[in-house]
Amino acid sequence: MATNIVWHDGAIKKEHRYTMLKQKGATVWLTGLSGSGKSTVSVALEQMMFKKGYLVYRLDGDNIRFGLNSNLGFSAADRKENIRRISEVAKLMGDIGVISTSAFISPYIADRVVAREIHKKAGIPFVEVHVDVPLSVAEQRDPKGLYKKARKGEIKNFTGIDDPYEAPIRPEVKIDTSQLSVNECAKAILDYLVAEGIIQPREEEPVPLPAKKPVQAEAAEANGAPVVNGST
Ligand SMILES: Nc1ncnc2c1ncn2[C@@H]1O[C@H](COP(=O)(O)OS(=O)(=O)O)[C@@H](OP(=O)(O)O)[C@H]1O
Ligand SMILES: Nc1ncnc2c1ncn2[C@@H]1O[C@H](COP(=O)(O)OP(=O)(O)O)[C@@H](O)[C@H]1O
Repeated sequence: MATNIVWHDGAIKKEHRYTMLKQKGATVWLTGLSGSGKSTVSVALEQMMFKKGYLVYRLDGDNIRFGLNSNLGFSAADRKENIRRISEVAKLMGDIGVISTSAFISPYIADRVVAREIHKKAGIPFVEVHVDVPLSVAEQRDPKGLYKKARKGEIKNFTGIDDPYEAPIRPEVKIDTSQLSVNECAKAILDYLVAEGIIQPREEEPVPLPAKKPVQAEAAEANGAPVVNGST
């Protein structure tokens, strides 16, 4: 625990940055089982919003565990610390004026309550999205072959198999990815953000998207990571 520390205020407030960026910061928090579709929907939402000119940034479980949280595993205590750190990062991004999409299993209600509280204190909107599918669907998809390994006992404490997933009770948005297409899921979140006044509606598409493959390769290279499931 750090002691004898005092907050040092600056002259530039988040309102100044929001005016400069012509948008307010917010966090879209996607929670759900492995294979539920968090990353896929998050990628689609980021693309949808970026094309409309919003400054949006994706935080993703696997990716963050290559860097910032590479010292954390999957015990309850490590997952709690994982979510706390990500919440602080998302809060800082929101303070800058960025809309972040966080795709983490975040299996414990208590940890998500902490994430919400961190945002509330900072005055950053927090939108919890339950990316919902039956375990059987997620397991059948098994995009990384992890369920198969977990069933064979090669991965311990795997969420949904031998570790809990506590579903949100009152999420702001709930999407069933076994019923809706990827784009319908992303659109449902975007519509909620607009309907609640969290973001201002934008029709224009001013920012051309760069070529897909080189950008992903560059990002992976920069983070020392292989590209997994990068099709969008
Ligand atoms: N034991 C265990 N349980 C769950 N998931 C596991 C595990 N071991 C590795 N993985 C891989 O890690 C990804 C989940 O990381 P998260 O940071 O989102 O997890 S958590 O929020 O801290 O619970 C998860 O990614 P997703 O499949 O995208 O959810 C897996 O690729
Ligand atoms: N409507 C949908 N939304 C999201 N993913 C879907 C949908 N329908 C099928 N899928 C597939 O389900 C898998 C979800 O994997 P992923 O996005 O990595 O999940 P998670 O990040 O929750 O582990 C992908 O293979 C994706 O193509």
